This record gives sequence, C-alpha cells and structure tokens, in this order.
Amino acid sequence: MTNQNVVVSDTKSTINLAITVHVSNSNIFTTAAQKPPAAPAGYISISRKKLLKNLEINGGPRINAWVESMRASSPTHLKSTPPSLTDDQRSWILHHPSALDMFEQIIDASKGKQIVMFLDYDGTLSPIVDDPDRAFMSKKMRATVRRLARCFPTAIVSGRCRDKVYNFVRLAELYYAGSHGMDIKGPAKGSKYKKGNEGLIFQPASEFLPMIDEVYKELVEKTKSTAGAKVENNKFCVSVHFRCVDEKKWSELAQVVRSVLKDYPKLRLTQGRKVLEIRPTIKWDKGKALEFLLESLGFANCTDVFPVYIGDDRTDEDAFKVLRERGQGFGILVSKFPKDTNASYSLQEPTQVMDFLQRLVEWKKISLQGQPRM
Ligand SMILES: O=P(O)(O)OC[C@H]1O[C@H](O[C@H]2O[C@H](CO)[C@@H](O)[C@H](O)[C@H]2O)[C@H](O)[C@@H](O)[C@@H]1O
Repeated sequence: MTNQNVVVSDTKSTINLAITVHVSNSNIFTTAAQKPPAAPAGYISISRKKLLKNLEINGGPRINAWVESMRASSPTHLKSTPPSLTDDQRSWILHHPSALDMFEQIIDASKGKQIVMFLDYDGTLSPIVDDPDRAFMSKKMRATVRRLARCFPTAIVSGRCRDKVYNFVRLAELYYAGSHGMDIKGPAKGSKYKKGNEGLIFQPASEFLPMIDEVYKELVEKTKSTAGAKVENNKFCVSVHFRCVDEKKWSELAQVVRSVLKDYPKLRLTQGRKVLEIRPTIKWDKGKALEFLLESLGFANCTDVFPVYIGDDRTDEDAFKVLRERGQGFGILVSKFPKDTNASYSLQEPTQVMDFLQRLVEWKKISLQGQPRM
C-alpha cells in the first residue's frame, strides 16, 4: 500500500481538493477475472475495506480518515475532465461497458429466465439534488417504472425510509425495501407474479426503533449549529447529510457524529453520497434484501431467474456483490466516473437508466408478440 496525493472533486464542488489518501492494490473483486483495471489517471482507487476499517467506531478511529472518506463519498473526478479518454478510463469502460451498448448481449444472457428488477432510488431514478426532500422523479420516469413493473417483478431498494420513498415513487404495484432493506413490503396491489405477497412485511431491525429515534433526536440537537447539515430520520437508520456543509466544517461534523455514536455500540456507520448513514449492526443490507425478495417471489433456488440491480451508491455494492457471488443476473452502476465496483455494467445518469428500462419494456412487448395466444 502506498500514500498518494490525489486531486479529487465532487460534481458540485467549485474547487478541486488536494488530499492524501491511502491507495491499495487490493480490491473487493473476488476473482482475477473480475479484477477491475487500475484507477485511471486522476481518479483515486481507495480500498473501501481499509477506509471503513479506519472509520470503525470502537477501533481507534482517525478523524482524518473520516474526512478523507467523506470527500471520497461522491463521484471523484478531475474538475476539468480530459477531452479524450485516457487508456485507463477506456479500460474501466471495457470492464464496465454501458448497459445500453450491451443491450442485445444482456437480453441474450437472460433468455429463458425470469428477469427481476431491483432499482435504487436516489441517483438512479431521481437526479441527485441538494435538498433530500425535493428529490423528485420525473413523470416520464414514473410511467416507465410503471410499465416495467407490468413486464417484470420490480422492487425499489432504498436507504430512505419506506414511506418516504413510496411517496416519491407512488406506484402501489411494486415491492419496496426501505431503510437499506430493513423495511420490506410487498405490493399493495395484487402482484401478478406471486399471489399472497400483498401483506408481506419484513422488518429485521424493529428492536432498534427506540434507539434510532433517540440517536436521531440527539444528532438533530448536536448538529444544529453546523450550517447546512441535515439529519434525516429513515426509521431504521439515520442519515446525516453534509452536501450543503462548508467543507471546512466536515471534520467537525464527523467528530460530532462520532461522539454521539460512542454511546451506541450497536449502531454502525456507513457512507453514501455526501451522507453519513447510521444503522444497526445487524447483518442486513441491500444484498440481503435482494435475496429475501427473490425468495419471497419464489425464486430462492431457481436457476432460471435473472435479477438486475441498478444503483449508484456504495450501499448498492452489497447487492452487486450478491449477484456476482450467485452468478445470476448482474449489477449496473450508475456513474459518470470510474469507481471500484462489483457491478458488471454502467449507465451514466438517471436519464440513461430510463432509456435502459424503456428498452427492456419494448423488448418484452416484442417478445410477447411472437408467442402464441393462449
Ligand atoms: O439508497 P438510495 O435510494 O440511493 O438512498 C440513499 C440516500 O439518498 C438520499 O440522499 C442522497 O440523495 C439526496 C437527494 O438527491 C442528496 O441530497 C444526498 O446528498 C444524497 O446522499 C436520502 O436523502 C438518504 O436518506 C438516503 O440514505
């Protein structure tokens, strides 16, 4: 492992940041065949394991590691993107090609199998915005997801609490997994794929509710002097947003969160896009939620299922990893920039996600036309 000075910036930052990060050659890929290329010039490849280890609440953390990780928690890229792709960028795209460009191959791989769709919300179905309460999805996106759900079993898997994400999506025919999968509910409307899932509710972290509520209130109180900080109660987890916090205050904010969490050893910290996520230590994440939903849909031990998970965040990596390990279906990372990922394909932004979903719907319609009427 080596230390390197790298220049990173967030899409919304106006200045580039010079920071020192620990760069590791190890990565989260499980086989040599899945190994991603080295990080392209100008991009940092941070060993997530290493960073998270440094962030352990009980393990002698370094506050600088927190801030480094906070800086790395959103797409990292050079402010001025080079006009032409570097070899390494090209190599990343070769390893994670556009799901739109690879559409035919994807369809070929799914032949004879039941496609099941898993969609993250923020940054996947809706663009990232400063105010989490205004992360609306477009009408066109909603209509596309509605059509998609008529063709394939479809679930929304989000870090937000289930009610909140439902209020954004407003489609009763979908499965919803809120609070990073810790709050799962079957479709309110009858599912055409699996009867009997209408009343399905699964909440593996319900005993944590009072604790989460307490931590939420404490965090609201202790962060109120930090301009721009926003604490969001996501029922089984809490989000502390720092997107609108002056970067000079990030370290202070991280200290505050850490000091609160010291009294709660049963809670852990993860990161999303400019957000610190506080959640129960139980072994449950978006990957487990994906497996639970597949099982609920009756695909537990099926070889003829083809799950597709689309997400933009570090927390989505748990689901990408599950798919890789099962050797079924694949993950699609929504990102404009090369990132360390277990996803197989990429899409650049929510509008491309919509195009991909529309193509799936069109393909399904055409393939049904070819089938004899019953
Ligand atoms: O799993 P997701 O559906 O992607 O939810 C992850 C977090 O998304 C939201 O925060 C992110 O989107 C906000 C709106 O665009 C943005 O302001 C914020 O910086 C992002 O981190 C949501 O507010 C969080 O509660 C979710 O955990």
